[in-house]
Amino acid sequence: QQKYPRDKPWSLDDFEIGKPLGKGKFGRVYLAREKKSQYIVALKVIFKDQIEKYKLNNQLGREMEIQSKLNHPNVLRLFGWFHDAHHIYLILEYCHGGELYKLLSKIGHLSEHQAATYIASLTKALAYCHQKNVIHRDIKPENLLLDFEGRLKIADFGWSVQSTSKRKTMCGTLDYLAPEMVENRAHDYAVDNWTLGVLCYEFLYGAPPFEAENQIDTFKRIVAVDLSFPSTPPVSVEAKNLIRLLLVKDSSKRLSLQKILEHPWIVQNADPNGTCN
Ligand SMILES: COCCOc1ccc2cc1OCC(=O)N(C)CCCNCc1c[nH]c3ncnc(c13)N2
Repeated sequence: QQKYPRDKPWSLDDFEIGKPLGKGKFGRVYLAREKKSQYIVALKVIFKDQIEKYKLNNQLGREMEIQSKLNHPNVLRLFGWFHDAHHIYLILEYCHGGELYKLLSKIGHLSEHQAATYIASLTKALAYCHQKNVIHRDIKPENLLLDFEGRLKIADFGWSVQSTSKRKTMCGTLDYLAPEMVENRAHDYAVDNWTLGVLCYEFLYGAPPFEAENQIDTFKRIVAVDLSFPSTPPVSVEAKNLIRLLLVKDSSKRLSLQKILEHPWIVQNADPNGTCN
């Protein structure tokens, strides 16, 4: 029985590779099994030339440093990594439930119980990350995974930063970005609070609040906080109230993570153990 953490570096020979789980911007994720322990993991294979081409070496290195130190039930665990001539391999916790975004597109929109449970899980994960000086900045449905019990896990910290000061680099798709990011102004932790509002809206209505034909119109809707609630599907007043308290242009006025967990809609609808089965 090998001791943990391991002294010998990992290599591809330690794993049997299974079915592909999906394709990301810089690599693919596969189901894999560690041969000695028979432990099932997800193995993300990243192409070195892709990383070098976009000059993301230190970005990826920073992200792996960050993610390997995070240990929270709603943050995907990074167990280790290794590389060969052309690839970097990340050894990750496996989520049998796959991407939340696929569930969302399959069923259209989530119930208030599911939405509140996932928003509460995300809030707890972000509170944990923020206390570790990590801003995620790129939370979107395809980076949210579900494990075997339906528990939410945040996966890709591709754009996360270890931050104590205000950040100014652009990243992510526009739909989920706060006004201060799309206006390329200084931003801080509160960008993740804005994104929680966007996700809460998308979980309940099946589409993000500022969706538009093109990026320019999305940009305009975000900076104007052009928010409206369709009449269907029916959504509770409390849920709309929470969304309104998060989609606030002035980042200092957005509801804090602690206050989100105390909001009546979360208290009345979220499943305490985060599985909502
Ligand atoms: C720099 O990279 C940092 C780590 O990023 C990831 C780690 C694990 C991931 C996904 C990650 O980034 C996003 C990404 O690659 N896709 C959107 C494509 C694949 C979608 N996953 C599908 C999936 C299904 N069951 C899973 N169990 C564990 N991890 C998974 C998946 N994916």
